[in-house]
Amino acid sequence: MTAPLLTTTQVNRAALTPMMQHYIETKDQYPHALVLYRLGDFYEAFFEDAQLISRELELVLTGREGGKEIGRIPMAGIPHHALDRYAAQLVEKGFSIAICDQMESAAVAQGLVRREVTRVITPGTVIEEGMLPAKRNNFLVAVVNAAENWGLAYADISTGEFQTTQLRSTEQLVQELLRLQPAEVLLPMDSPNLHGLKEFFKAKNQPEHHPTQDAIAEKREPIELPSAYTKLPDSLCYTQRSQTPFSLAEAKQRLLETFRVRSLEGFGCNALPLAIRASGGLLEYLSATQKNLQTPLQNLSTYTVSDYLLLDHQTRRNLEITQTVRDSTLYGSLLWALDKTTTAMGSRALRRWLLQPLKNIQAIGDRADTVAELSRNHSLRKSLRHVLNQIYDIERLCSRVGAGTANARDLIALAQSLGKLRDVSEVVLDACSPYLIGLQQVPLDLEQLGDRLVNTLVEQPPIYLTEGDLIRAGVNSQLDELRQQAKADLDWLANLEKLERERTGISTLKLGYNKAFGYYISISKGKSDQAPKDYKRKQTLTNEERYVTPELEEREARIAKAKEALNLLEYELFIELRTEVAKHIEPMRAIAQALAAADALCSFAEVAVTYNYCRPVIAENRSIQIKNGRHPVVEQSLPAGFFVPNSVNLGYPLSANPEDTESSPDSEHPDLIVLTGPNMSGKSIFLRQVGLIQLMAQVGSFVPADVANLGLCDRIFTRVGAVDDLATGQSTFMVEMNETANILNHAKETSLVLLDEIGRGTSTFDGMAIAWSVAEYLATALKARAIFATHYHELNELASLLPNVANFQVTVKELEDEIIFLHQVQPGGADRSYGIEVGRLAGLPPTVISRAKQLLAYIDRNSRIATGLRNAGNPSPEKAPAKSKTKPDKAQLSIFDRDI
Ligand SMILES: Nc1ncnc2c1ncn2[C@@H]1O[C@H](COP(=O)(O)OP(=O)(O)OP(=O)(O)O)[C@@H](O)[C@H]1O
Repeated sequence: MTAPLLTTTQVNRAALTPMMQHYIETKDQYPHALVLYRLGDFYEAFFEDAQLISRELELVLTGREGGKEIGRIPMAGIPHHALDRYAAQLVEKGFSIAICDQMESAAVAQGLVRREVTRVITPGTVIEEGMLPAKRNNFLVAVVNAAENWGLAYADISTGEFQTTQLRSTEQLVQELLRLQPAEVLLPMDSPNLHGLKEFFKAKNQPEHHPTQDAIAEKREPIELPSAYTKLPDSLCYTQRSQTPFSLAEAKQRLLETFRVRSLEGFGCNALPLAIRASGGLLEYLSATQKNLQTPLQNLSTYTVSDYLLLDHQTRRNLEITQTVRDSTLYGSLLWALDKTTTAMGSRALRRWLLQPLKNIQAIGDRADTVAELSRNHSLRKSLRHVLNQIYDIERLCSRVGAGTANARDLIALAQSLGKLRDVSEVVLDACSPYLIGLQQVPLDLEQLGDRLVNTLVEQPPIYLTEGDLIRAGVNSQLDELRQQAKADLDWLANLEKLERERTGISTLKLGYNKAFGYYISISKGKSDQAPKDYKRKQTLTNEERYVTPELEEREARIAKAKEALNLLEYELFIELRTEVAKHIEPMRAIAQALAAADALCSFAEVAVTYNYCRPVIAENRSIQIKNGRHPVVEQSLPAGFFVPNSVNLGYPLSANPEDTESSPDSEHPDLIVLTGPNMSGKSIFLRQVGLIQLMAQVGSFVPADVANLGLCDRIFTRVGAVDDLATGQSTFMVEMNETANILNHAKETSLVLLDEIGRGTSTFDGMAIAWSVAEYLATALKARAIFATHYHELNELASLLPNVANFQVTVKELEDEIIFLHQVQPGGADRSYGIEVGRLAGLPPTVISRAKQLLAYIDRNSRIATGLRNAGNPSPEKAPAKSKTKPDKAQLSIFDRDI
């Protein structure tokens, strides 16, 4: 049996070597992070961190002598040049890494080499290009809790965005977290056990697949989590922070100091203590992790969730806004269908917009006006997209400049992008829509900055900053002089081979170079006796002799010295330049945001033109009138012309006066549509397309329809299918009921509710009873605009009982032994589901199909419900008796009261 591996908590610290003691002290300061400790050319991890990285990164676990009494301690390391690659993998897995660098050269160090943590890379604080997804934000969130209320602040340090809000319930907080999908969430919590929080969430979240570093250490007592924290989504990555920086006094002070302001009034959060506390706590975390790499954030801004169209997590998922439900891919989502942006900044903006549609008619109008102009004016759109395509990610380049990690290639990319601003302004010169007017002026200082970068840096600089070849000739006289001096020696060197061949008469003589010996003159063994006297033998190989001459040595030393001086000077000039660029971060970010918005709107226009969308008319009413609407994603995935458009007319206008017949409900403008139709006919697609059209309109996009008159919506709710929620251990039916309860408890007249089957997960009668009463409640008590797709055809009866309910069906053509899906939504209720037919198409064995048909015929003849329905008839709007203009009694109606 192998002995258990040593951990930092078990080891007798006093017996450790001084270096290992320092390692453990460092580890104490960063208990949440993996400490990577620079040793020569490697970053090493020891003890439990070594075991963890060896397993996570598939590295060899070795050992190192830890002290006489200690013996070998576990060690695993990564080569220093591969740090970024390995760090990216660890951060992707949710780990934080403290990089402990050597602060002096081992050659000059007296005693132990001085080492310090120079940076803590955490999932929410990455700025390295290779570690960030280009087309989505990387948010760091901090939250604070007081009773039911929460403060939330979020920042993307790779773009500078910094926002805060206050939320009134844990449910609101959860929804906001799920919208942001942060890379890391900070929770203030004073607890002696620093590992409890991660253990808690990771234990909830597939413990066997995500072993934590804590799980490797010996078992610790679990901590008592504040009950509010236990309701947070366990799919996110949480980091526990001390409560002190989240206190109001500290947080406020930090905000005032960071932004150099006297009051927080300008940020809109002066009266929001929880928002201030969350924001201050977030800033403290940045300074603790970023050390001197801190990049300035934009000024804090405060927002309110109710200012936007609310989409809960379920709805974002069901409408497949950023990824599909089936396999969580971008392909097949709304974002996929609409994202034709040409810049990463535009792509990020479009994604943010889709996840946070607007509720302000003016703001929606500004976007739609711009889409209208870009759709109308093809050459404007084409030219703008062409020039945007040549612009790099200014937002992220700015952050790297601010953090001091930008290299010369980054500055060249920035310069090229700034150089394109003039082209952008020329393209939009005659434009008149809001988002384009803003691009007509190029800030002069940015133009000059771009010119300066182009004139200072060489066109294709290397990645590394210390190897020279960064700065153009003519930029700095000292640099030119040094280069001139070095040039004379280099020219001499270039000529040397020729000269020595002439001098010695050895035509095969060569000048060579290797890292260990530097320059040498090589002569083959056979000719080595002809070597002149001043040749000093340096190395003997099997077939050749290598020599140097005193002059070669002297010139070489001079070249090396000049190169060192040149590299240093170039480095200094570069840093000076980068510092200068950093002073312009604010206006560069502002222009980057304007470009991102223009790009996103160009994308909407491009799709609108390609797929013939219309501009929706948005008003403060409850109407949803869509003529020939299409599903934006399904339409794109089918061959042109294959998608069958459908219309809808929902929501009669509300009036303060109930006697007002003008505003009485009628089947032309129902609040609730009961949608029936065979399996596979297109009910779900129709339902989603209505939701997507409403959402797209409130984002400012055009919509896939011939005409769309849409009232502003405050929330869209959806309930679509269901799968067992393994994470929370809830059954399919429980999930379905939870979601339905949420809708019934929150929907209002101005909401849009889309229900795709309710009550399927239980017995037919229970399910039907629930479906009926839910539909009835929606139509009578909530009067929300709703579409209810169902296979319970019995629900068609509701339309004959309630004036604001109408029946629609998706039609099929029935041939002898086959049905043809027409995908047309028409008034009336279906009375068959053709489920057996779909089963046949899916390949159920013929025996099963014919037996099912036999049973269906039997049930149809003998079931009480079926018989009752036949007796009662199956009213459709056309057949239904004229509806009473008075509103129905609010008391619950029951299908069981009817004669069935
Ligand atoms: N309007 C349409 N035009 C063309 N094809 C359509 C249309 N609507 C739906 N379809 C096609 O029909 C398929 C089935 O549609 P959908 O999933 O909406 O059916 P459904 O009625 O909800 O079925 P079920 O009751 O079995 O859930 C879709 O995948 C799509 O390919």
